[in-house]
Amino acid sequence: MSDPFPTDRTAALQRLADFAPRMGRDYAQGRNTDPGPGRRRDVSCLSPAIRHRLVTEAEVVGAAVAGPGPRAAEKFIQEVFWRSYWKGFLELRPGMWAGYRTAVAADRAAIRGHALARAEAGTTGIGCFDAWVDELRSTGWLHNHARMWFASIWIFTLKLPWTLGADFMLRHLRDGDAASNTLSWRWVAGIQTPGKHYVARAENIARYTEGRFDPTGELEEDPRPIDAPPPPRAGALPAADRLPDGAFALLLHEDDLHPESLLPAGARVAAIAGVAVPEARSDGGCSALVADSVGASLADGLARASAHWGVPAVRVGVPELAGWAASHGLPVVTPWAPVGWTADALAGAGVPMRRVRRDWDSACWPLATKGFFPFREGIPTLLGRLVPDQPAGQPLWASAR
Ligand SMILES: Cc1cc2nc3c(=O)[nH]c(=O)nc-3n(C[C@H](O)[C@H](O)[C@H](O)COP(=O)(O)OP(=O)(O)OC[C@H]3O[C@@H](n4cnc5c(N)ncnc54)[C@H](O)[C@@H]3O)c2cc1C
Repeated sequence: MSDPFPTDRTAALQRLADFAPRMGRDYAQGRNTDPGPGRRRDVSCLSPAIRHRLVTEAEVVGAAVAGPGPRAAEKFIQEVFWRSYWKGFLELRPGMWAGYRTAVAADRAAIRGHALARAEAGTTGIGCFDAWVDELRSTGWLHNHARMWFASIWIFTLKLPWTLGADFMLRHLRDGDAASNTLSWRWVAGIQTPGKHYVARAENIARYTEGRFDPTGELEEDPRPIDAPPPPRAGALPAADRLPDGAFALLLHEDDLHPESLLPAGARVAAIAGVAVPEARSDGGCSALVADSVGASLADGLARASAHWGVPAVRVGVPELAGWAASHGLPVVTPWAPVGWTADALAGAGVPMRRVRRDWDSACWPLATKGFFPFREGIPTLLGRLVPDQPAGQPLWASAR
C-alpha cells in the first residue's frame, strides 16, 4: 500500500485535490468517526504535509473555498484555523514551550514503577489504548478523536503525567508540532482552559470507532481536571525581518518547505541549504519513521527550491551552518521558525539570520490572545484578506453565531 501521508508536494497536492470534494458535508458529518487505518475517507490525513508546509494553509483553505464553498466547508476551514490559533498562542507565549520541556524532564526523573513503560509499550490491557499505541508507533499518526481519547485515558485512567504523554506522542507523530501537540494535551488535561477537561467515555469510543473498540468498565469517567496555573498572558509578536536588497543564502527547515510562495518573485537566492533536527523535539529523540518522514519532506523542499532558483541545495547539520554561511559570505534568510525545537536549534547555531514570515502567520498569530472562540470570530475577515479569490454568490459565514 502506498504511504497515506505524502512527503512531497506533488503527492500532497494530489491528496488535496482528491479530498477537496469531501471538505463540505462529508467532513462535517464524518470527521469525528475513526473507522481505522486504510478506511478513513472523511478526514484529509494532510497534517504532516501541512505541518511542513509542503502545502500551505492558504492553499488548503483556498481549495475548500473554491470547492464546496466557505459555508459548506465551514467546519473544515475552522479546523485548519485551529492550527493557526495554536501556533499563535504559543508564539505569543514562548515560555510555555521552555516550561513544558523542563516539566517533561522533571516528571520523567520523578516517575516510579512500571506504568509508564506499560503505556509506552501498549501493554496496559485497555484494548483501544494499546491498539492506538501500536498504530502510532507503526504509522506515525492517529485520528484526531483517537488522540483525544488517548490523551484522556493516559491522564485520567492511567494517571500518568500529561507531560510524558505529550512527549511520547511527539516522538512518534509525523505531524509532530510544538504548539498543536503541547496545547492539545493541556486542553485535554483541563489546564489550557482551566477547569474544562476532556473525558473519554466508553460509549463515545464504541460509537465513533464503529464498534471496533468498547472499553466499557475500563475507563475513569468521572475524573477531576488537573490542577495547574492557567496559561500566561499573551506577549507581543516580534517583528519579522526584511529581505536583503541583494543576493542572499536561503536556509530551509521543516517548518516551511514551500519557499517558492514565501519569497517574492525576483528574490535573489544565490545559495540554498536545509537543516532538520526532528530528534531535538524530545530528550528521547524521535522514531525512525519520523526522522525518515521529515528527511524526505526536507529533500523535496530542497529539490524544488534548487530547480526554482537554479542553484544547488544541500542538507547540512546545525554544527555546519556557520561554515556554510561563511563560505558564501551572504546574508542568510530563513522562513520564520515558530516556537519549537527548530527555532531553538537555529538560535543556538551562532549564525545571524533574517527571519521572514508569511502573511498568513502575521495576520493570524496576533489574534491568539484569548480562547479559540473569540479567535474564530475573526476568521471571515482573515479569509477575505488571506484567500482573495472568493467565489461569487457564496458569502463567508456570518461571524457571530
Ligand atoms: C492530544 C492531541 C495532540 C495533537 N498533536 C498534533 C500535532 O502534533 N500536530 C498536528 O498537526 N496536529 C495535532 N493535533 C491536532 C489533530 O489531531 C491533527 O491535526 C489531525 O488529526 C490531523 O488529521 P487530518 O490531517 O486528517 O485533519 P483534518 O481533519 O483533515 O483537518 C485539516 C487540517 O487542519 C488542521 N487541524 C485539524 N484539526 C486540528 C486540531 N484539533 N488542532 C490543530 N490543527 C488541526 C491540521 O493541519 C489538519 O491537517 C493533536 C490533537 C490532539 C487532541
